[in-house]
Amino acid sequence: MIEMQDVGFGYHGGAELLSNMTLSLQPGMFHFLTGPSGSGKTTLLRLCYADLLPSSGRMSVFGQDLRGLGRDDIAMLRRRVGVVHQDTQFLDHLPVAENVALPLSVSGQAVDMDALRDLLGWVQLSAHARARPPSLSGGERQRAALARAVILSPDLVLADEPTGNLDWEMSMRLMQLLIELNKSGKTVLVATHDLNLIRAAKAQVAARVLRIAGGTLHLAGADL
Ligand SMILES: Nc1ncnc2c1ncn2[C@@H]1O[C@H](COP(=O)(O)OP(=O)(O)OP(=O)(O)O)[C@@H](O)[C@H]1O
Repeated sequence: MIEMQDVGFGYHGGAELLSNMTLSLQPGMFHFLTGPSGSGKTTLLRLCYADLLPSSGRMSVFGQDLRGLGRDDIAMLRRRVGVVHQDTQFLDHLPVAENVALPLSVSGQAVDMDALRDLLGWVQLSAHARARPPSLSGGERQRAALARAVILSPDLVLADEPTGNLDWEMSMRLMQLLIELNKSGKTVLVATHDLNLIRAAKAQVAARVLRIAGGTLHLAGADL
């Protein structure tokens, strides 16, 4: 699904922040990406949805080599990836339901109201459908962000520190949804520095843990 062979990346053509990364993201698997703050987790996720392109090495996403992809190809590729950002932005003047449906309207697709209602129910936000985003709690915001990330039925879901500002109960509630997505067949990659979260999730789902250390990627051992 995502293949990296000796991939390196440096911002603005500068020195490589990440080097010699070799990765094969397995379809249908749950993956964690961990590493200290500033190690490059967000950068790696951005490479995975072609928001950044490698400085060196070979990388393919959904079987397509990123070298030589045009703007339209990249747009098509990104539609197959749902992203929950670290700092989720909403349009505060629009209700939560419309914010969640935004990827449909932006891509010119009709909103199936029944499907939207089901999706809001799944993330336990039915009661907040007409509310404005600023009135949501942190956990509710992240669940709305997850709903928006999956409304186009992506094959791959990337979540960047999705539980960063949440208490344990809210974090686990969000993890539960990510695990359900994975059990429904989606490939999931969650970046987090929270090892307790990884341990708790691993009790429920078979997950591969990737770790960034020393500017490159490693497969973490079982001793997390
Ligand atoms: N747009 C950018 N331009 C230049 N440097 C950047 C840019 N974005 C991030 N960096 C730098 O790249 C390094 C890795 O950042 P990144 O956000 O990928 O790390 P992270 O592991 O996700 O950190 P955190 O856990 O704190 O979110 C940091 O030193 C950061 O300052």
